[in-house]
Amino acid sequence: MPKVAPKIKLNNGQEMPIIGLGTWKSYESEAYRATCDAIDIGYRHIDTAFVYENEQEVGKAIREKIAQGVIRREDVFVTTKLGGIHHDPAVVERAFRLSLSNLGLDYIDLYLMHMPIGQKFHDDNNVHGTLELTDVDYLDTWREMEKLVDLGLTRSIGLSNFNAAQTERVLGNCRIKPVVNQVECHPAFQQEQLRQHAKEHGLIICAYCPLARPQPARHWPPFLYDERAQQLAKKYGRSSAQICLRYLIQIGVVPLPKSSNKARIAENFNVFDFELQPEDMAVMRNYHTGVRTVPFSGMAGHKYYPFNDQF
Ligand SMILES: NC(=O)C1=CN([C@@H]2O[C@H](COP(=O)(O)OP(=O)(O)OC[C@H]3O[C@@H](n4cnc5c(N)ncnc54)[C@H](OP(=O)(O)O)[C@@H]3O)[C@@H](O)[C@H]2O)C=CC1
Ligand SMILES: O=C1CO[C@H](CO)[C@@H](O)[C@@H]1O
Repeated sequence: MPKVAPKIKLNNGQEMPIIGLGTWKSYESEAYRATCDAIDIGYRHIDTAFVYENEQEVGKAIREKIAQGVIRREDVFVTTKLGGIHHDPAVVERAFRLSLSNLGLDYIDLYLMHMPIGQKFHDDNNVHGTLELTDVDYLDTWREMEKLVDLGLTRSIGLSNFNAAQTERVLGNCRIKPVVNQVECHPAFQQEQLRQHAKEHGLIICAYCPLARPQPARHWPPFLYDERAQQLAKKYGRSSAQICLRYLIQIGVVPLPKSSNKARIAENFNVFDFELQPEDMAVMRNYHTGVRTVPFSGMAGHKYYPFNDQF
C-alpha cells in the first residue's frame, strides 16, 4: 500500500488530504494517466473543474482504481467546480449533475464556485463562455449549491477566488458554510492576510498555482531557480519544488500542484518526511512580491472582481 498524505479537518468534520493533484491543462489521456499515477503514488485528493474539460478522464481513472481495489470511493477526496457560465440559480443543479455524470461518480466531496463572477451562458459545450459577464449575485448561486449538500450529491461546498469581504458576505448569509477558499498561493504571493482571515472564520485555504507555473527556460519563478532556492534544496537534499510545497504545507495551506509527468507527480508528493527549519521558513517568506500569476484581468471591471481589495 502506498503511503498517503496526512489530512486536515474541515469545518463540517470532513477530512481533506493536505496535498492534491491539480489537473488544469491535463487533457484527455494525460489527465487519465496523471490521475492513475497519482493514486498509485498515494495522492487521495484530486482537483478538477467543469472548465478543465477533463472530468471524464479524471473520473475514469478514479473508477478504475476503485475497481482494481487500489482505493475505495471514500478514500479519495474529489473536488470539481461550478463554471462561470452556470451561475444562474436555475441551472446550478443541472450543471452539477453534468459534472457528476462526467466523473461517473455518485457524489463528490467538494463543489466550488470557481469564481464570484458569472458569465453569459451560450451552451454547455462552450465551457469557457465568453467574456460577456453577468450580474448574477453569487449569493443566489450559493443558495443553489447548498441544496446540493441537502440532496447528498456533494459532501461540502466552497469558494474559489473570493476576497475577504465576499467571503464574509457569504458567511453572513448562508445556511451551509463554505469549507475552503481555493486561491492563488505560492511563495511570491503568500496571501498572508487572506490566510489569517480564513483562519478566523474556520475556512481552509487551498493553494492553486502553488509552483507559480514554472518556466524553466526563463528561470522563473525565482523561488524555484535562484541561488538561495538552490542552496535550500541542497541543504535538505530535495528539489526546490519540494521545498516550496513543504513551505506551503507548513504555513497551513493545502497545495494543489499540477503535473502530468509521473516523476514530478511523485516528487511533489514526497514532502511529508522532512521539515523546514524556522530560518529557512524565513528565507521562503522573503520571496513574497505580491504579484499574481493569475489576475483574471479580463474580468477586472466587474463589480464582483475579487482582486481590487487588498485581500
Ligand atoms: N480555482 C482556480 O481558479 C484555479 C485552480 N487551479 C488549480 O490548481 C492547480 C495547480 O495550478 P497550475 O495553474 O496548474 O500551476 P502549478 O503552479 O501547479 O504549475 C503547473 C506547472 O508546473 C509544472 N511542474 C509540476 N511539478 C513540477 C516540479 N516538481 N518541478 C518543475 N515543474 C513542475 C507542470 O508541468 P508538468 O505537468 O510537465 O510536470 C506544469 O507546467 C491547477 O492544475 C488547478 O487544478 C489553478 C489555477 C486557477
Ligand atoms: O482554474 C483555472 C486555471 O487557470 C486559468 C487561468 O490561467 C483559469 O481560467 C481557470 O479557471
